[in-house]
Amino acid sequence: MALTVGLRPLTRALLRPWARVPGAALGRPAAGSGDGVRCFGSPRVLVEPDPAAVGVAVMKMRNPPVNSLSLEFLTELLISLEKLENDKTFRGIIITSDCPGIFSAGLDLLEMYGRDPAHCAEYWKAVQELWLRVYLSNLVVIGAINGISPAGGCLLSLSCDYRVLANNPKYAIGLNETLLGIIAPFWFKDVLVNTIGHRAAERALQLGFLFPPSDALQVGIVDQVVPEDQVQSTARSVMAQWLAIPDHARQLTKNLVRKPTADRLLQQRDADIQNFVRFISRDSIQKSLHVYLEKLKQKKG
Ligand SMILES: CCCCC/C=C\C/C=C\C=C\CC(=O)SCCNC(=O)CCNC(=O)[C@H](O)C(C)(C)COP(=O)(O)OP(=O)(O)OC[C@H]1O[C@@H](n2cnc3c(N)ncnc32)[C@H](O)[C@@H]1OP(=O)(O)O
Repeated sequence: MALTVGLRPLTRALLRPWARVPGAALGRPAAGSGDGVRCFGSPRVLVEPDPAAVGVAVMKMRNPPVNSLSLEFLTELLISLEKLENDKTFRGIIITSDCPGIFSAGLDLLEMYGRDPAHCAEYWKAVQELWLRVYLSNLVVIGAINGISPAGGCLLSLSCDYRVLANNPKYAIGLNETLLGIIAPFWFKDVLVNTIGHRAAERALQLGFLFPPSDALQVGIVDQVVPEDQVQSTARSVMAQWLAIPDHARQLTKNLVRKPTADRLLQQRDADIQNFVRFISRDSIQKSLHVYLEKLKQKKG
């Protein structure tokens, strides 16, 4: 799936392949490189083959200050994921953050506030694409959640196969859209229902719950809560457990379980984009976003 088609020239320029040792396919030392495998990525996404786990890549999100999912950041994530999917030396990805204390602040509100319908449509298509790419990935995708993870950040986490959360009370996770005066799209809702069940999801969505780690574990929005300095090692050991399963059987099973949910969006992607553009363009919604952005600024004092 050629994802670079239709990218804005700036974005395409941002994503010039990083200098790599010729012939260094991801995950394999290049001839004569001597120092092992090479990383690749782009300004906001660093992908490093895990030196301790063959076939595993660590994808570090580094869009400071809060890994907000801007269009450029989404594009870089998509292209990095596509590279990994296409490189058969990789069987698993650990997604984590390089922004201290924050996994991802979710969708970038400035991509939706004060923007024209055409931009909102382009942005939403990229949001849909990231979800589909992660949710349906043939790779094992493990979230090493080392920071707070509201809304879109929670969706990214929920789209992984397994979630390890650092036991820091500040690192809450949840679909908090109602607190902003907006609504989680149906496919965000579907993934939450699939993960924590209908009643728990209904309550969490309406109240915009951000679950601290202990509650997140209890409700099932994450699979494991560990001390902060054990998140990456735990993700790695869980990855080894998942990679012990033959890829083809695991991939077919993942598709069996997840395709009905993904199909609900795939069958109506354009309608979903139009719904989003209509909804986000409402004066009342733009006002809500303005109020929320102002609160974020006032918070800084
Ligand atoms: C009927 C049909 C319906 C169809 C569907 C319709 C609609 C769906 C629409 C949207 C769905 C949205 C899902 C989302 O993801 S919305 C985003 C939700 N995110 C949040 O609520 C998090 C907001 N941020 C925070 O709470 C804090 O920033 C955080 C706890 C993450 C970090 O706090 P900290 O104190 O460290 O940092 P801050 O000073 O608050 O922030 C630094 C800097 O970053 C800006 N910023 C923070 N979050 C965002 C964001 N999500 N987008 C853009 N910018 C963000 C913040 O304003 C500061 O900026 P500046 O003042 O330094 O310029």
